[in-house]
Amino acid sequence: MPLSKQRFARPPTPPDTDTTLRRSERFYKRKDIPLDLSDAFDWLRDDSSAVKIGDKCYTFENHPGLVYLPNYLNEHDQKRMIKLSLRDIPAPPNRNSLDAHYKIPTEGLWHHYAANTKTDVAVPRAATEPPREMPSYYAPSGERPLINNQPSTFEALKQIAREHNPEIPPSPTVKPLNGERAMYKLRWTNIGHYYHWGLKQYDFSVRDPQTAGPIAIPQPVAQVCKGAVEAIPWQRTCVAEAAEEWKKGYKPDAGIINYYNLNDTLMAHVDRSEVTSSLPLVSISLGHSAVFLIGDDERESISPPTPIVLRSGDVVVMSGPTRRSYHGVPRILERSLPPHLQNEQEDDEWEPFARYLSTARINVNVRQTGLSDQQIAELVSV
Ligand SMILES: O=C(O)CCC(=O)C(=O)O
Ligand SMILES: [Fe+2]
Repeated sequence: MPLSKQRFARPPTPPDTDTTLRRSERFYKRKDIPLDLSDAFDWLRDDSSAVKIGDKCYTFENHPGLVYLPNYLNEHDQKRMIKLSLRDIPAPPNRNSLDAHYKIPTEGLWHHYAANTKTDVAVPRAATEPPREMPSYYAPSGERPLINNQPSTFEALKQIAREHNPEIPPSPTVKPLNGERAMYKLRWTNIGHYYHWGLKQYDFSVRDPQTAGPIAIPQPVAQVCKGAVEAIPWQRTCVAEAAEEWKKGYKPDAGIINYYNLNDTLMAHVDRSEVTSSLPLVSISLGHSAVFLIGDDERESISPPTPIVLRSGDVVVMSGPTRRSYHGVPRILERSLPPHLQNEQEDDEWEPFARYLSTARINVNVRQTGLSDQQIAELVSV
């Protein structure tokens, strides 16, 4: 999972060497000069810096296992996925970024956002819960190390599943939020197996309260990801041999929905918490466009990273060696919301979604932990 988004990072970013990746991140973040996208890969403008392996399907020579499917989701499916991401999925058993600090009404937040409720609906937990100590696995305040978290192992996950691993204590300073403020403060919703941000590991002690079993990925999300993996002409990629195995056993079981406001960025990181280091990660872009930046497996690498313009409906698949590549989102593109996601009359439910999207991008980021059904059963029963 990524490091925290920049707006959450209260302490300053530690001094970093001036790597090609950092330089490129800074370039796309700059708001004091007009944005220059001439070096970014944009399939609508020029496809010469990528390898076209199918209709709307590209690979990149420097990133073995990276597959880009522009405009994979049609307008109807984008809207369906947006409704799921905002209205349906941010509710139990899926945890979200506000849950640790706020009590959220059982009907969720969307309903209040859509109805423009002016009363406070997310109330600070600290007001009603006894104070708790900060668990040692959270970095002391004032420090934000550049974490190179270790790849996960089954044994480590077993140990975590046996323990009760408290979340960060509720903040004593947060203020109550109405529906609108709460939705704009929402940074992520967890889907599938629970990812513990303090431990930077999946925590199987957190189960679906209804089934007491593992938390499942919402079915429509799993289906879209499966469809994308099956749509790729893997035999034309340089990971063709390994892909034969992935295709057979592809079963996404974990992930995160990221919500970005126009000024948000996501710092370059590697998603290392999955036991597997090569199974496909499927990433769906919705709403405003963004610059996605991908390098290789070293933060200090001297080779220049590849910037790609991602639009609503685009899918990026990271697999094979690229699964361990640094990547991030240094820029959301202003004024890039496509007309079909703006307010329209045919769908009378759409108005609040258009309102939300007018300043937002959503990313549905879906992984496979690489654990067998038997291993998962063992983890949820310890
Ligand atoms: O927003 C994106 O396109 C990428 C998100 C990401 O890298 C992550 O969630 O790990
Ligand atoms: Fe990531």
